[in-house]
Amino acid sequence: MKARQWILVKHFEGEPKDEDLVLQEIDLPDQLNEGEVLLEGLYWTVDPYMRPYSKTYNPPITMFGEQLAKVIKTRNGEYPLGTVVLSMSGWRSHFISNGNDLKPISFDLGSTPLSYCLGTLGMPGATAYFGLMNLLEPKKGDKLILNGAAGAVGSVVGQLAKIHGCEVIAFVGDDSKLDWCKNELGFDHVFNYKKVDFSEVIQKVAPDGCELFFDNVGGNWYHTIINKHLKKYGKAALCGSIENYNDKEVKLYPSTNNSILAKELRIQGIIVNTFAKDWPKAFTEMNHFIREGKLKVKETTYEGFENMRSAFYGLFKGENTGKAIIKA
Ligand SMILES: NC(=O)C1=CN([C@@H]2O[C@H](COP(=O)(O)OP(=O)(O)OC[C@H]3O[C@@H](n4cnc5c(N)ncnc54)[C@H](OP(=O)(O)O)[C@@H]3O)[C@@H](O)[C@H]2O)C=CC1
Ligand SMILES: CCCCCC(=O)/C=C/[C@@H]1[C@@H](C/C=C\CCCC(=O)O)[C@@H](O)C[C@H]1O
Repeated sequence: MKARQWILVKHFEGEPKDEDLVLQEIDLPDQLNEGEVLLEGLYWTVDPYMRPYSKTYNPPITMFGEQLAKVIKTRNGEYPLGTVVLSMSGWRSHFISNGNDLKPISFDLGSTPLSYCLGTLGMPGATAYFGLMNLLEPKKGDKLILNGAAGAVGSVVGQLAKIHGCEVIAFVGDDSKLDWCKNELGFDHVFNYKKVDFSEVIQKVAPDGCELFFDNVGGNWYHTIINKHLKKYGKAALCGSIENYNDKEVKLYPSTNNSILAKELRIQGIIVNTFAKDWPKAFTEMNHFIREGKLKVKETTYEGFENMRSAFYGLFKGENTGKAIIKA
């Protein structure tokens, strides 16, 4: 049978470009060996980490990433026809596996949509949960600064912070995202950072400073907020620096170190995989919140495997509200 796959043909330089990723058609064997299964992709994810992480590979490679796939042919008793699994099998429409790289869904999804397993109930949701709960340890009344607030991670961070009684000061780059975060997600103060000076508005709504900062964007945000807006003993979770993923040069901002020292801040990075054994517990809890209507989920869905590349580009242009998902 014919399968399609996206090949990273060379390293990205600056913004990802069309010539970096090309769609290829290949033939898969008609017969499976004993123990093998043939899978068909149902949903794929594009995530910002793919841009910087691609530097660790030697192209040409099949672009890496997770997908939700269904068994459509099997010679493996553990994976009957129709089984749905998660797999880090890359940007492939179909693939053959011996089962070792397949993961069943690790919690009771119930009637919650399957695609959420790549978003709120998947890697980005786990990042939000553990970054907030384990690194920032929110307390009632804490003021939390959050950027990338309408993204896959940020939208969950803000909602969990509200559930735990925080005052959320959120930043997005588009007015329809602002409307969603303010009126549907209930964040306390939401600003379009393209229209205001983020530091000025934080100063206005929190003149005495803030206890917590969840940083999805990095760059100038990180330095300004640590220097000017975190209170003494404040805490920052460094989750991502999407502002810098397409940069060709690394910038250094030495003055930030003095603020960290003088205010005795606790600044910690997160790699969500560190918490892997606890993901199912977090997903079960968040799935309850979803069913109770306390945790809202939005997806920006791109139809068709052939649109993976444009979905990926969209991440760096703020195209998605909530999780960017590609549907077969
Ligand atoms: N540490 C870890 O283990 C993990 C880290 N991450 C990181 O978390 C961050 C968010 O990921 P995720 O929510 O999945 O991504 P999303 O693409 O869903 O959301 C990110 C949002 O960031 C905003 N953004 C993009 N570029 C800029 C910029 N230059 N300045 C300000 N905002 C920008 C965009 O929205 P807008 O329109 O508002 O600008 C975009 O939608 C990323 O940095 C990612 O790398 C994600 C998963 C795991
Ligand atoms: C490479 C920059 C990562 C930026 C933050 C981010 O989005 C992380 C996402 C992780 C991703 C980690 C990828 C590389 C980190 C390498 C650090 C290490 O462990 O040595 C991947 O694991 C999926 C997301 O959890």
